[in-house]
Amino acid sequence: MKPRRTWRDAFRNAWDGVLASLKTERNLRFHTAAAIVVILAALYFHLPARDVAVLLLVIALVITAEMINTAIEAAVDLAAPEWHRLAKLAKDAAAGAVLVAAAFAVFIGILLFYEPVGRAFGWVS
Ligand SMILES: Nc1ncnc2c1ncn2[C@@H]1O[C@H](COP(=O)(O)OP(=O)(O)OP(=O)(O)O)[C@@H](O)[C@H]1O
Repeated sequence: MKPRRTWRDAFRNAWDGVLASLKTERNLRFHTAAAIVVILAALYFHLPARDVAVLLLVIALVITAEMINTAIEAAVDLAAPEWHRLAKLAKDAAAGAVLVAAAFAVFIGILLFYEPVGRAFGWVS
């Protein structure tokens, strides 16, 4: 019989997943670094709390999409190590989800930073 898993075991496995994804996925490291820069910039330009909340939400969306992409890549490599049309579809769609989330994140970032950055540099009065 499988030993009973505690909340602590489940949390440790999930945390191991975060660390393993960060270790193996360069794109995830890039997105995490970009997220830290964006949060620091939001604090520096004194963005209102609601805008910071929106930024945190889109950051969570991109990082979550990136980690699901990692999980799908691993599962596909395990199930279909040879070339397969469906393996290609699964990996391309997972990568596409990251692309869509990242593109919207950039767009939202421009909308939220345009005014405070413009005021700081004098092109918005
Ligand atoms: N088993 C497969 N069958 C068909 N096509 C595949 C297969 N494995 C990979 N591909 C194709 O190669 C592309 C890159 O796959 P790979 O596993 O190398 O991802 P990756 O370079 O690690 O991606 P990412 O940059 O998102 O981490 C996939 O998007 C897919 O088009």
